[in-house]
Amino acid sequence: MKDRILVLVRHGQSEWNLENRFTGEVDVELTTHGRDEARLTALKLKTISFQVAFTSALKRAQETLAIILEDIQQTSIPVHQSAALNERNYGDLQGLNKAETAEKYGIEQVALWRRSYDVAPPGGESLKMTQERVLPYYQQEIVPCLQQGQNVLIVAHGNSLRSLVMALEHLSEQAISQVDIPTGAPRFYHFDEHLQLIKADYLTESH
Ligand SMILES: O=C(O)[C@@H](CO)OP(=O)(O)O
Repeated sequence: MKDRILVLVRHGQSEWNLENRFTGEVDVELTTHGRDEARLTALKLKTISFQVAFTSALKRAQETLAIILEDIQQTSIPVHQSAALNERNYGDLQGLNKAETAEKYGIEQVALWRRSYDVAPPGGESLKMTQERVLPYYQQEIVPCLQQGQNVLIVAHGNSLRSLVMALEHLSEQAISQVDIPTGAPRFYHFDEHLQLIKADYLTESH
């Protein structure tokens, strides 16, 4: 049996990333720069043949995926969309400016809301709560594809992907609090036929 590849991609810059606002479940558009980031990502993926792709119910991730599939000429593969892969619900913070929120509540409190494992922002989801919907979806819908030997592309969000990276790489609560998923830099996992992880890395164009 052949090895199989899982690639995780964070959507390109959105309108609210640009404005430095908490976004969460708000369905904002990509910026022009975000679309360029998707094209840059596609350049890094063009040598991989995917059999299936997964994305969230939010258009910034869906459009990023559509641009990538178009550019790598793989638009005919099945695409599954699910709210299970949505960005964490940022609750009462959604729409607020991140810098102003840090001034109001303090940098440490805002850092806990943004990067801790189990501190939920007011009215929203912690990373742990996000993981409790992402991991069952991953196990039920994505792992079977990998088991069948398929190469899988997931385009989702900073925090829904952090929750998955934590599980895939067996990171501690402390370690995941230091992890930020960059845009335009796909995370690449190479599994053997028993789904043992052989290698995890960020892809470069020369890959
Ligand atoms: O606003 C958001 O939804 C996310 C991702 O942009 O922000 P953060 O960097 O706090 O995870």
